Amino acid sequence: MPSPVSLNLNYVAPFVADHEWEQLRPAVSRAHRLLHTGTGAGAEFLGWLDLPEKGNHEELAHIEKTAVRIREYADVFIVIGIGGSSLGSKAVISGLNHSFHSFLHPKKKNSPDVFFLGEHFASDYTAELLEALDGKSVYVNVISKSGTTTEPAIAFRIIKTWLEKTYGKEEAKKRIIATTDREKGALKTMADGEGYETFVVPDDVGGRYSVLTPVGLLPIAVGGISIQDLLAGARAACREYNEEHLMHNQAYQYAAFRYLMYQKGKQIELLSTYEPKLTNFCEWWKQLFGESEGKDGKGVFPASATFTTDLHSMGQYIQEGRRHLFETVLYIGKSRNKIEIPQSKGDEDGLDFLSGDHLDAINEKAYQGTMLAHTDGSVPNLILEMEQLDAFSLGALIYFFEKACALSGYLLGVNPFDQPGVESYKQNMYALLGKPGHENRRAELEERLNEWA
Ligand SMILES: O=P(O)(O)OC[C@H]1O[C@](O)(CO)[C@@H](O)[C@@H]1O
Repeated sequence: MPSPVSLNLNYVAPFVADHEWEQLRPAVSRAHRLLHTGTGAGAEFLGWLDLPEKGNHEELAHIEKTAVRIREYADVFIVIGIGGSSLGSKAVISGLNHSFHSFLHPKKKNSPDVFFLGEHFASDYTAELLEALDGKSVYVNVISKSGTTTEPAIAFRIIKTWLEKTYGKEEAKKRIIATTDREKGALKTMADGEGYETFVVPDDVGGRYSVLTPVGLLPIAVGGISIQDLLAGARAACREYNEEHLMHNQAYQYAAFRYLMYQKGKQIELLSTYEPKLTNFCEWWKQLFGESEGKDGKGVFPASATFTTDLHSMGQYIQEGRRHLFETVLYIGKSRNKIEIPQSKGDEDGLDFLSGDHLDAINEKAYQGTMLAHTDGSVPNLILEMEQLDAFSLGALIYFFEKACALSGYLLGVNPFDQPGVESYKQNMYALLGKPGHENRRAELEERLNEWA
């Protein structure tokens, strides 16, 4: 099956000359070979590359079996994780599930509500979630590749305490599933000690590339989404975006386009969508590209917008602000539902010219009008089209971006698989919190804070 993702370069022609594509071809081939021979920077994290092809059947069966059990007994499933340990499943679940799942009548739900925790230190969010759990049957998946990330670790301590108080220690253990490293980290030690059911984050897959491992697949399956379809889409993409030649590989064309834009001073990429269900997908994409490329003083800054909503807040800037933007539009051909604009007697609102039209058709005109306007305003628009939003298409889109991102990182000359810069805030935070071993830094930071107070 071909990939359902299609790259439309028609509208970027005014911004990139044919010879620019051609001149980039050898660099793309070089980057492709670094990736496929495992000789580039960070090659120890290439496990995602053929993951959809390899397919670990035993593991998938385990995920599906666990998901069936949780779906049968849980009202609420809490995913505890941050970054790559939560963004992927959140993107897919909110992309494919009912937008108002929590408010559906219980008889209409075929899966628990999935809530996320451990993505920040916000007290009110945490307290309100705990309040919402009252009287519900709750299961928890705590996910951390390192097993030591502070946000999810604290969230887990809070939820574990709640579970033990609510169900007793033994029953709580049966409601906790840990997804972490095969052998190391505090979470692994705790899971072994308590006897939690566990899933493994492969050593050779970094957090932001892990959505198609148990990290993403268990929450997605609990959310009632076919992980087989998701993986089938990723497999189709894996086969399709395997060509070395730039002109035969749309994932590479996307990466090359970003590179050319960056060279021309377009330092910000706006991933826009006309489908609010994809807002969280954009968040996943931001981590993928931001953490992969933003280093060594380089990198396109990944931003996102949901249209037409954000045209009424950011539209002015996009149209006429500083010209350092290019845009990648995620465009979905048709929605699952058709909504017709009703007739209205008297036409007081002047909208009768739209009576009988469908919202999808109006959304399409909004997209076309915006794309032309932004292009006129020197914001090049590259379009990624998908016929429909389903698990197969989303699986393909995930892989499309993963492949493009890795290649893009090599084109830029960075290691697309590490994230050393994230440590800076963590070290400061540990020091300020008084974590043992950070005493000297604490004194120094507190002095600076006092100077600035
Ligand atoms: O799964 P972990 O190890 O808790 O990490 C969560 C996230 O934190 C980071 O390591 C950054 O600190 C990301 O790369 C990662 O996705």
